[in-house]
Amino acid sequence: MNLLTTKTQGQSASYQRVKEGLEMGRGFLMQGINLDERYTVNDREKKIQACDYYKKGIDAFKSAMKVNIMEIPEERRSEVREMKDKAKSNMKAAEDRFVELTNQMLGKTPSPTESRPTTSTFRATSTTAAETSRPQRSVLARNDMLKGVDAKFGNAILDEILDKTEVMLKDVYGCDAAKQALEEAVIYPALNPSLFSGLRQPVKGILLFGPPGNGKTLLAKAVATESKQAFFNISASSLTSKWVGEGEKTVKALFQIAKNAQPAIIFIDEIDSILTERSDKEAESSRRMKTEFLIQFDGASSSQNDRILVIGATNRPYELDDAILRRFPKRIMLGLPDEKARHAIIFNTLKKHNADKGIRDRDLRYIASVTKGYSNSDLVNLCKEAAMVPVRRLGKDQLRTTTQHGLRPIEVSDFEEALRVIKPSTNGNHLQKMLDFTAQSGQM
Ligand SMILES: Nc1ncnc2c1ncn2[C@@H]1O[C@H](COP(=O)(O)OP(=O)(O)OP(=O)(O)O)[C@@H](O)[C@H]1O
Repeated sequence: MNLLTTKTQGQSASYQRVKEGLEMGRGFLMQGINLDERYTVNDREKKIQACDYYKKGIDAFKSAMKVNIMEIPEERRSEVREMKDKAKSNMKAAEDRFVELTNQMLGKTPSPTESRPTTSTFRATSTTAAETSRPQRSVLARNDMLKGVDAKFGNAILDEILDKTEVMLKDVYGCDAAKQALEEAVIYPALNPSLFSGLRQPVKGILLFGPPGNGKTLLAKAVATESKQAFFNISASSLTSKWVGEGEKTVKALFQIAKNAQPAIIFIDEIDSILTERSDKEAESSRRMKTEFLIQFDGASSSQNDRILVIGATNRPYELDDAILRRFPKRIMLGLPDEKARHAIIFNTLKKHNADKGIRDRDLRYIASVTKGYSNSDLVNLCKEAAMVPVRRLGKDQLRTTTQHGLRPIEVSDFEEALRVIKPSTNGNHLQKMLDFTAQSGQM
């Protein structure tokens, strides 16, 4: 055997050692998270076991990381660098969780329900030159987005989840706190990345919650349009139903595609349906998917080079467990519109459709005053219903011959009729629960 062959064999063995070590670390981390997320709060035994897994994971990562890159075959070096990079984020997540659980057991930290950003979220980092100069990409070739992704899941994601959006922030009425948080997390950093490092590192997880139909989806879309970021729009319930048994691979593919397409926003609607309780009764596959989600999320949020923002939306924030709340340090309620906002949405909806001729400002103020409890989408529906009244009055014969211009304008009496049909969709108890959650863990 000559020297060259010995060196090559040695390098291949080192490559295997790193690969297996990192996989082992990831395996332990998954087992740790699995226990941790299912039994977090009161089961001390399980906490100890979870810590044990985290510790084993950290050790395995560390030992794999020790292998010098020069000991790896040259053609594998960039792959190994990437694996190590990812593992660093996973290791950080394991260390954070290990310390947090240990402190909890020693009684050193407040209850886990009190949300604290993970240290990794706030880790001081400086912006790399590559990041600063990364161009804003709005269109990326499909093949580039699919790099390193299982084609079966990757194609499905690109077909169904990648959303082209044209909604602008000005189309979203009210929601000022949420707009500001999203501007700070996405739009400003894109304008001047160097200002948004260290303590000003943008958050990587934002939770939007509130009664249905108040702009959670609309706002996320608007932010993606204005920041020219790729927008992946997925409903968590489709992850659990549509891709039964394959949710885990889909989640993995989704994050890899977002990474390839970054800067990117992953919008997960109904996030409660994958990330609430993790009971024993749940199918194993669904549990694996959740664990994969947590791992991918941690990987994406602690890497300083990745610009992926996850926006979660839910109507039931109070059902989310601590694990998920920790990952969304900003939690903003999009509540029901107040009188001023109701006035604005009715006015703008009518104006947008050139249907405001018969409605005076006095009428608008009246309608806004009698629609307390209506959501924004209820108000849009109210306008649609009111617009139907003049048509209903026509009778069949006139209906055939009347043109758009021949139709009488919508009047306030049409709204009065519509109000008898369109009622507020938000239930009072539900709203109160959300307000209680906001007082404890969120912001308006
Ligand atoms: N703040 C808003 N400004 C303008 N239009 C709004 C606003 N909120 C809701 N709408 C209207 O209601 C529709 C539904 O809103 P959207 O899908 O954003 O609600 P959501 O909060 O995501 O609801 P869900 O919880 O049901 O997913 C929008 O397409 C839009 O017509």
